[in-house]
Amino acid sequence: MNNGEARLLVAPPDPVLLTALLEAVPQATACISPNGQLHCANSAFLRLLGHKAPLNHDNINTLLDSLTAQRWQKLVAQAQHCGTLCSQEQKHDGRHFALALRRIDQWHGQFLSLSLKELDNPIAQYQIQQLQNEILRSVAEGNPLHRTMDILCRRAEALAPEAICSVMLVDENGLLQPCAAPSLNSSYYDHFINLPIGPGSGSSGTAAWRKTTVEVQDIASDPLWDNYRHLALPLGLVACWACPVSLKNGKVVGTFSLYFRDKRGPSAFHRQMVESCLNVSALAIEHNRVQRQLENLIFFDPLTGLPNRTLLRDRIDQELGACQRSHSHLAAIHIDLDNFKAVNESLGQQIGDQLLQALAARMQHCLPPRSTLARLGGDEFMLLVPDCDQHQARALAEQLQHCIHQPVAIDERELVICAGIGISLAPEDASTVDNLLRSSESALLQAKQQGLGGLSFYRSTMNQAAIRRHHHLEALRRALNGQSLKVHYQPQIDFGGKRLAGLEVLARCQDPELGFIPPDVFIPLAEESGLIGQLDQLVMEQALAQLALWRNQGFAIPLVAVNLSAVDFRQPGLLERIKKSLAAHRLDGCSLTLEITESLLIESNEDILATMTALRQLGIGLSIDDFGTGYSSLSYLKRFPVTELKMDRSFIRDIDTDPNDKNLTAAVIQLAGSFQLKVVAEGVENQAQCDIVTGLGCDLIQGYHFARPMAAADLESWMTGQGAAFVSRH
Ligand SMILES: Nc1nc2c(ncn2[C@@H]2O[C@@H]3COP(=O)(O)O[C@H]4[C@@H](O)[C@H](n5cnc6c(=O)[nH]c(N)nc65)O[C@@H]4COP(=O)(O)O[C@H]3[C@H]2O)c(=O)[nH]1
Repeated sequence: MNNGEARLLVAPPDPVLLTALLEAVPQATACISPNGQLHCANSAFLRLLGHKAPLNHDNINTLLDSLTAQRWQKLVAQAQHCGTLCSQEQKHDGRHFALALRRIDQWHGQFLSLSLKELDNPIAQYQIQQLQNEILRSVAEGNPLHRTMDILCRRAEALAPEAICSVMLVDENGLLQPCAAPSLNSSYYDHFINLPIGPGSGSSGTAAWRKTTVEVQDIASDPLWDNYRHLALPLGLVACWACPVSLKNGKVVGTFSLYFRDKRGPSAFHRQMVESCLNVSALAIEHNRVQRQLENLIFFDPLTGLPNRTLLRDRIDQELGACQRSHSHLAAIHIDLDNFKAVNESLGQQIGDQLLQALAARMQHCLPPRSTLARLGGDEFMLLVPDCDQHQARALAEQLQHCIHQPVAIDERELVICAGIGISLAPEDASTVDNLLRSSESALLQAKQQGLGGLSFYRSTMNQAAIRRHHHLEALRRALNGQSLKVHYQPQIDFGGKRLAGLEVLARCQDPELGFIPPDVFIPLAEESGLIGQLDQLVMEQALAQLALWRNQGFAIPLVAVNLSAVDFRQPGLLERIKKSLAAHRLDGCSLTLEITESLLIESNEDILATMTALRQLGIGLSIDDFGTGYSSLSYLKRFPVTELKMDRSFIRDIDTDPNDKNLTAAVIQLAGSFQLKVVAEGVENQAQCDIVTGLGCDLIQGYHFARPMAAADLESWMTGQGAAFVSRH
């Protein structure tokens, strides 16, 4: 800032210039110092206070004679603080003034602007202000919109007893929705429900449509009332003045109307009052809309429009209390679509979403009164039915299963799906929200075990295994969503070459509540519950990232061998996912072996063959895990491009004592040789077993004899310590 500019800002304004500027303002306005001394004023200001000559340097207390110095200081302090301030003041001659004080930030705050307006009817002004305050209070207290608007109409009618007030809302589709009209007959008002706004829709509909005030002084003759005068006239409604309620962006969201019992238009007072009513109505309607949007977000599922888990919990809580008081039963019917995941994966999520929407809409037609159908997430729903015993709950569940099972037509396709249902009843099975949800889920798990379309009740005597299984499933979900799913690595040693051949990657689940859960427990559970894909992907991601890191640190680790469930192998998109994961860590296909089970190859499925061939083309190894335990037909070895067999550890365990196991292992090693497959002996725990398998020509060994599965940090210590002889570094 240069000196000239600085002077301009700090120099007090020239009163002559400023007075000339103030003359352009129609309202009585003055420029005044914080201690009340007048700097300059326009002629409207002088006229209002009955002065002819300029009033420079007079004090405001002299002009507005009843204004004490103390009150003036208070007004100034508030205006300084808030920027503006409005109040009502009175002169000794009895005249009332609306006073508006505005802070001027220039000139170091030496001045404030002061506007005055004489009030015709200060009592009415005061009452209008009271009305506004009451509506604002009602909004702040969170009253429903119709209640707030009811208060508004009643207060406005008290101020103008000759008028009958009404508020209509305009919905998103441009339809009128009556909101409040405490003095109008409801049978009259109901005729306007869902009436499209437009010309000929009475005063309100026309005002909303034209976005401007519509004044009908004689309903009997005005064409706007052609369709409705037969309703209005018998009630003595003769004239109607309707004003649109608009938001700041110009959108009309309602109307505020005054009806009169004689032919007339609004008075100046009516106009003043309605202006205030429109402002507070707009505020209340906007507030209500935002509130509803928020509630929708918090309590409803956006896809189906059904209540979500949060709202359901609230309803369960209420209904549990009610069922306790009335000694009745509350049924929680937990619904889970069978094989919905397959629809999503084979036809795409969009079709899956449409199917969920269609089924949600369909189920809503089967609901008993007072019940709540909620979407819990994914393909899970819950129907909560008060006053429902076991027999009624079963009948209802079967009806739901039937309705879900009917074909759904989507995009010229007919989809048929069924649902498993678990039912629990309060108070016998549960007395709290959590327990009711938990028990119905346990029942659902049981139903799922029955196969497609199963139905089961929860019983507190439900066997312990099912409950444990349920807890394990919860733990598995926690692990997949949190950080507690870890991987361990077990070295595979090339005994002949005295080097590390690879690392088998094994998932570990250490749950904060249940402690360590063995893979033999959580892997089958993950397969049954459809979580295995997510689990295998997580494990593979962690393993590839770790392999890339170790290689960067100079450890020569040829590959990681990751277990891939047969369920996962059949999912579309597997190849792409693996390619993406490898690319993300800049690894080639030879860095990865997939361990699969024999069961997959017995299916003789062309898709599986195609996927395996494509995986091999990327250089990815395919190893048959637990070899020898499953199927006697080995013809698949010719058909499928596998690269390795892993002798199951049950053969190795007794190999030094049981000649059958030794012979079988020898035969497998020979067979593998004829197919040019590698063989890994798994579960080698001691020197004797190691000697025998290597003596039979199997060079790849995995087992506690060399190393147990270890966390990444422990494996690093192993690679630089005990296992250093097998791991070269560069
Ligand atoms: N007694 C004995 N056991 C040994 C010895 N050496 C290795 N083992 C154990 O043998 C199992 C080898 O894994 P698997 O046959 O693929 O069998 C695995 C695999 O089928 C499955 N699994 C583990 N992690 C995953 C995973 O990330 N995805 C999938 N789909 N399955 C997994 O769980 C099974 C069990 O895994 P773990 O309990 O970790 O058990 C591992 C390992 O700890 C030994 O010398 N003696």
